[in-house]
Amino acid sequence: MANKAAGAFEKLPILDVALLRGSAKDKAQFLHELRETCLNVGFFYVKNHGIPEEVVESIFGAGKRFFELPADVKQKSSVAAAPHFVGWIPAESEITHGRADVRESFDYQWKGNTAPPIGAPIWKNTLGPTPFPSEADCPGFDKASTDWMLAAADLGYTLLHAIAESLGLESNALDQYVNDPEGRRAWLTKINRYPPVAPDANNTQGCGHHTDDGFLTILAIDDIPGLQVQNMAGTWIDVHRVPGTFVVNLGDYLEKLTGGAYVSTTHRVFSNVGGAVDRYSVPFFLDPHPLVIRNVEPIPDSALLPEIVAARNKDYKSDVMKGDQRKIGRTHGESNFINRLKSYPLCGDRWYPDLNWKQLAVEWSEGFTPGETDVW
Ligand SMILES: O=C(O)CCC(=O)C(=O)O
Ligand SMILES: [Fe+2]
Repeated sequence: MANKAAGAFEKLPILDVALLRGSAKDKAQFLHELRETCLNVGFFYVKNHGIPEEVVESIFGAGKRFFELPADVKQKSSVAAAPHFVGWIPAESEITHGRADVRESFDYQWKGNTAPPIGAPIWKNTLGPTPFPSEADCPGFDKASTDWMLAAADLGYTLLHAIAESLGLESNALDQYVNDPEGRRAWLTKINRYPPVAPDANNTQGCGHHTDDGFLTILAIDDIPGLQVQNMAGTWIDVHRVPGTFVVNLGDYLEKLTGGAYVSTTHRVFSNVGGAVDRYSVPFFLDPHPLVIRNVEPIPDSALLPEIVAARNKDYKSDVMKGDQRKIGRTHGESNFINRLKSYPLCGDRWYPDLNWKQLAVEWSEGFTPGETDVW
């Protein structure tokens, strides 16, 4: 059982990635801190992460320049332009819990991702080419987006390897869940702009409460408040930018593989009510490849450190429904397709007008019956 007091955290720990590159003693210290953090918090800052400040500034700058373009130019990169649920997502067209998120985003994948061959199962379309803006329309976007994606993926693998070791596994033990056997990459970056909303606005949901449905997320934020994390006692904690760091959080597959020992922490973004300035954030998601089994079996006790085994199946408070959602789809590819169809209606209506996500959820899941109120 994890330490209850530690689970009721009030601020996020800062982990120093430089320790991983240091002596054996330094590395052991890092792994110890990482283990405690993943058991009790699931959300942390990393410093000395090795990603140059210019790379971070450039992706924020590229995102801002893109969002400032006229709507008809952004429209060329619309999420409706390709069947892969990526590209420009206009404000209030992404849905969480049946409600529009008051944010505008540009979602993109690894540039090497190709479209699945004709006749391939439909869920393979969750990976594919992104409709990027042209160099003429948005100078520098191509370089900034590539540099950020590659740097964030590199850090993502460094942390994934450290997480494996913190569990008592070989450093590459989790790679099998992340490296797509078909050579595509389940890497996703979202550039988000959260406009301020009027104090009397009836929707202040910047991004509804959720857990990230992957392995881990590396999140660059700016100085505008909004991000909140729910601790294990159910209390919402504000997360602020610490210069020179990223925020990192664990996703659902780490929670499942560790039998609940490591926590996929609930979080949300509040709109900047009555503010004057947009909030920007850039998360990078290291996700499972599409063939990974949705209800993946936890790693056997015998392979894990005793303190991980002892912390399994812990009970903690979260506003996220922990039941049926996790049963949807037999594989990550199927569940991801269903989730995208639900959350990105602009793409769904254009490319999959005959598909209904609730129907697919029933067809592709064992023992799942969605109720009228199932709008996660
Ligand atoms: O904007 C943020 O700070 C977090 C966004 C987020 O949690 C997400 O897109 O999954
Ligand atoms: Fe998130």
